[in-house]
Amino acid sequence: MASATALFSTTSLKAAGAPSYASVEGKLDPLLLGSLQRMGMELMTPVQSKVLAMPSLTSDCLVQAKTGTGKTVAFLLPAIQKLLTTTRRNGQVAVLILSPTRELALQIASEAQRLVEFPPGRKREIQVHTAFGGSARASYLNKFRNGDPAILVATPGRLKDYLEEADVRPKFDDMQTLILDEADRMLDAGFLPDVLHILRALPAKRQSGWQGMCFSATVPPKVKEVLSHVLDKNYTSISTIDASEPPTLEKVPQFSIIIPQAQDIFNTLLALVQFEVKSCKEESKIIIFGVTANSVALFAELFRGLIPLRIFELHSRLSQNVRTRTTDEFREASSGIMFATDVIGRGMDFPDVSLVVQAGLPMDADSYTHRVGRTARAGKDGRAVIILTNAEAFYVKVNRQFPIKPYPKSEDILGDVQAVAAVANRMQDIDPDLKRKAYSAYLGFMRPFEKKLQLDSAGLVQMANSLALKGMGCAEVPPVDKKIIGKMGLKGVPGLVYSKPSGNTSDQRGTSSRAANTNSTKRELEDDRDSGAHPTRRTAHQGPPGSLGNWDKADADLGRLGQQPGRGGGRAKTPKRRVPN
Ligand SMILES: Nc1ncnc2c1ncn2[C@@H]1O[C@H](COP(=O)(O)OP(=O)(O)OP(=O)(O)O)[C@@H](O)[C@H]1O
Repeated sequence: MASATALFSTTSLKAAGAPSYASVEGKLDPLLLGSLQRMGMELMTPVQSKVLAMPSLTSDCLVQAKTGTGKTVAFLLPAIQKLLTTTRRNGQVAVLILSPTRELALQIASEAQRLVEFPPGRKREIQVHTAFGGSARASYLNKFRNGDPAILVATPGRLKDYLEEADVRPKFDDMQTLILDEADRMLDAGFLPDVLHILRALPAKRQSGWQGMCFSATVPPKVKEVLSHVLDKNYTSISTIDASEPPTLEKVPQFSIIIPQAQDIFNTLLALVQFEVKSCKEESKIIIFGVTANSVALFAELFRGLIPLRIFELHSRLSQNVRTRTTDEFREASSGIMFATDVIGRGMDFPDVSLVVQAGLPMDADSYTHRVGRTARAGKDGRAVIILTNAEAFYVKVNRQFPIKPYPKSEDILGDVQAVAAVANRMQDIDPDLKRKAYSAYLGFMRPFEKKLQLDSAGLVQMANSLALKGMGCAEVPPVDKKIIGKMGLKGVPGLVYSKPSGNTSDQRGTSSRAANTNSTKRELEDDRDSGAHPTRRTAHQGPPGSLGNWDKADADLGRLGQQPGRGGGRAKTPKRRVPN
């Protein structure tokens, strides 16, 4: 979401020759121009000026522009302009915006709300509604049913669910615009089935002629094969990115730190953050991406005792209320460290993030681009660091399109003995159950990477065991549920410790409460597919059902698999997953 004042410096846009919004007076309703002015948006960013220069504001379009360059306003303006200049029946959805995550849906809705906040009495009110998983379904649906939701911002899982209601479908009969934000994500194998399901429930494009708009910072060639579901064949293609440029923002210096072993991640992260905070002239606002929800929770807990900065934590294992509150608080904070999974990897606009750290492999090259894009937004500066183990260092070599250089102070960071001692000390205070979960999730997460890491299963277990014993300071190898080990395809691999079948482990306590909530958990997982969390569907990202797809899913599925007697046991096929490229 944009902050109350414009974040692009007028001088930098002016210096770049950006046209002013005043220059499109005839094209945009004066009410919209008034809103832009109140939002402090005097000049257009390149993507905004290109979209407003389309042959028609109602043209179907595919738009690619770098992260943090104002795509949200670029797609909202044509959609709201149409709303202001056409008549619509009360209670109908005119603009539908689909977003891969709940947090992003809320952010888009908030930006839309600011654009339609017209002076009182000027025009019929334009209501902005949201529909996303984890929110109180009944009350949101009631509000939607009885309201006049001209703009609806939704995640696919919850919208699909709404559309099952017979009285909800007709509310889309007059739909004018369908927007896919993060379009490549919305049309990838993970989301496409839901998007197609939704499209079948909506009025057919050919008959009703709604406008389709697809926006993203990354548009892999594969996406173009499925665009016809949403766009006319003569759609307008817009890109503000030169094919020869790196896909990340040119102003973000990008570095890598290669650590000898997985267990070195904790002290390296601590030493890096301490060094960066010390050398930063302004306040430090940092996002650190971890590979699984439980590893993110462990990082956050570790840092809570070690760094005099406010610690934030965001992943799909937290309730939606906590997620929303954390998002808002981090947005408002002038400093702090956010530990997160890919739940906030795309689209999220936290002002003034000075540093993005990726602790471990991103899912693919596009994920790297989007994560780095959480910094240096709206013309600001920022830095990015990726920390990989020796075995994972291939990622930098095969992704030469990114200007990643070795971190200049790598040696100091790796040799920081005080950080080693501080981590070892702090780890002793951390709940062993949290470490056990992080260990188990790590195994599941890394399992599909065995080949790339040139490891066999015993080597993988050994690596995870060292992480637990030497990195997390566990007294012994943490036990893992037999079924989960089976599902990971690690049955019989030496080095694993099986948890006892009976007894009162927290896994079993968790299992019974999860079992009681199977449906809501499933819904939660489905709506978190930005992070690959989908319990049942085979996708290019996620591998076969029961395999451990990616970051958050590793945790989510490990929890889920524990509650399904009869599904585990046998040696699973080696999970397939898209290897980071
Ligand atoms: N014309 C403008 N003038 C000033 N600030 C702007 C302008 N347009 C957008 N912004 C601000 O720039 C920031 C980034 O915009 P936005 O979140 O839309 O970027 P994005 O391109 O969608 O990024 P991502 O690819 O990460 O989703 C926001 O805070 C937004 O309010």
